[in-house]
This record gives sequence, C-alpha cells and structure tokens, in this order.
Amino acid sequence: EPSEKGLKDYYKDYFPIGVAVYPQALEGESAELILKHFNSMTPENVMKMGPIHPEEDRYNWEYADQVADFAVKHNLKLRGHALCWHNQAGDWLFKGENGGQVSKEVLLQRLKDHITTVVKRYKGKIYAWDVVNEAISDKEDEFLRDSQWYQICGEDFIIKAFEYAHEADPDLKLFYNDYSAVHPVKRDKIYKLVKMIQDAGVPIHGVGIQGHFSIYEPSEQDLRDAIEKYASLGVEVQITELDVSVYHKEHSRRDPLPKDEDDTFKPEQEQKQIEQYDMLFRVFRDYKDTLTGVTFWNISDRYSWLDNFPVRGRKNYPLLFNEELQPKKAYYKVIDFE
Ligand SMILES: Oc1ccccc1CN[C@@H]1C=C[C@@H](O)[C@H](O)[C@H]1O
Repeated sequence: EPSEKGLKDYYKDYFPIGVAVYPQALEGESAELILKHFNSMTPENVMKMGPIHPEEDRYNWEYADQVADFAVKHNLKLRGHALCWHNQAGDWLFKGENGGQVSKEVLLQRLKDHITTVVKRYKGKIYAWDVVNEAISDKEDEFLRDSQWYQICGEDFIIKAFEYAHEADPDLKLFYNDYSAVHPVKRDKIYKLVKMIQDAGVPIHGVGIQGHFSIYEPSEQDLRDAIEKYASLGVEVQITELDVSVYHKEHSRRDPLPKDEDDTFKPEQEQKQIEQYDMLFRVFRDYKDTLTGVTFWNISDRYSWLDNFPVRGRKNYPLLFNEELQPKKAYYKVIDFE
C-alpha cells in the first residue's frame, strides 16, 4: 500500500533530496528511512581517495560497490565524493621512490590514474562527482589551501582534476565542493576559482555548497547572495552536505574539555533549529531553478560526523530525524509549504 509521502515526495517539483550513507545503513530501519525520504545518495566515506585507493596498486571496491548497487537497485541518484581532496587521502600519493616528496609529474599521473579508474567503474551509476573538495584557504589573505596538492602542483592540480574527470566520462556533472561557501570572503574566492577553471576551457558544471550550517548561521541574505553569485557563472548549485549544528561552527578540531558541557538537546536549541531549517528550505524553494539537489550529511541524529567534530564525543542533533529515526519538529516545518 502506498506509504504516506516522504521528504522527496514533497520536493519532487523542486530538487532531489539526498543523504550521505555508509554500507551498514543500507539495511533494516535505516534503509527504510532512506527509501521513504530520499531519492539521492552520497557515500560519506567509502569513495574518498584513501578508503577506495589505500595503496598505489590496490583499490578497495567492496564498500563503494555496496552503495552503488543499492542506488541502482532502488533507482536512486548517486553523487560521488571526492576525487581529489587533501584529507583522507592515502599517504602513498605524496611519497617519491626514495621516500622523499613525489614530483609534480608523478603526482599528476597518480591523480589521473585514480580519477580515470574510479570514474570509469561507476559510469552510468554516478551522475555527478565532487571532483575537487575544499581547495580554498580559510585564511583571510590566502587564495588556495596550502595542502600537499598545492605545494607540489600549484593550482594545476585543480584544472587537471576536472580535465581528467571529463575525459573519463564526458556525461558526468563535475562539481567543485567546499564548506563556508556562503561566507562572503570564501564565497568570492570560490567564485574566482570556478571562473579560473572556466577560463582554462575545462568543464565544470556545478558548485557544491556543503551547507554545514548551525542554528546561528548563515543569515538568509548571505545564503541568497551566495546562491546567486555562483549561479551568475552559469553553473548549477547544490547543497551537498546539509546539517544544522546546535553549536556555533568551528573549523578545526579541538580536544574535549572535561565533561563540562551538558550535550543534551535543549528546547531553546530545537526552537532555533526549527526556525533555521524553515528559513533554509524557504530559500532553497525560491531557487528551485538554480538548485539541482539538496543532500543531508548523515541520516539522523543517531549518528552525525558532528558528534566527533570539532569536539570528539560532544553529541549533536543536526538533522531532521531523531535518534529513533522519527521526524523532528523541524521536519514538519520543512514539509509545510504551498
Ligand atoms: O565543516 C568543515 C570544517 C572544517 C573542515 C572540514 C569541514 C567539512 N568537511 C566535510 C565534512 C565531513 C566529511 O565527511 C566530508 O567529506 C567533508 O567534505
């Protein structure tokens, strides 16, 4: 019998609703929740450079295949994450023969081999890839992040990553993905980077605003300004990693203080979260002709990456479904429109 509508049904005339998943979530009650509310998925970790390609001559397809097979079986859209990133990448990538630093030429060849192999394996199953993740610096006066990619290759690794991905599968939607993408300073740097890629004559189809927001930010105006600025480049925009932390955003990990914080979910936090999710989806709906996807990062408050970042072990409640996988008050706000 037709089960009552899920999030994806309320938004079928707007954009696909995605969720970050891991293989263990693809059965039982979490699988039921995924199939009821979502029509797109992104593997949270299993297609990152390190997990899928831990050694130069070894790929680990097992878990990535499980996610891809689930998407194909249930006709869900599938986003790939992430072909080139400075985090969770195998150390072997940056090591030369004699254990010293790898040369630019060898590193770019390794990047090409990785991208070509991974993209071709999932051709026809993955429609869009986060080709480069988080290449922009958080430092006010620095354009690109001073990662090993940048230290060894300069900005070329970014252009080449998009070139290699397009060569491997010309039908793919190629995204640049980053966090704090709504913050005006970083927004303008991302704009500059996308324009640089376009000016290099290399295909880029979209900007991924990760959307790791909180009950305190972003403002509605900053969100609108960012979506409009990226759209002015003639590219798609997606919210690729949405969650609404109940704490102020921080961008680097810190050790937990002695259990000095009561990390239960408080009524005043929930009230702010309801208001923030209401604003976010009102804006997303306004930009339905620009936004081609909204993906939540993790499924429910039962597990969020924010439970361990920036503070290990501090419980967070950032999503629309609670620890019992039931809709929270914010969920009913997000579906209450028209
Ligand atoms: O919000 C941040 C602040 C500082 C560094 C990274 C991020 C976000 N970084 C994201 C979050 C979780 C990972 O699973 C994703 O792959 C990554 O894109």
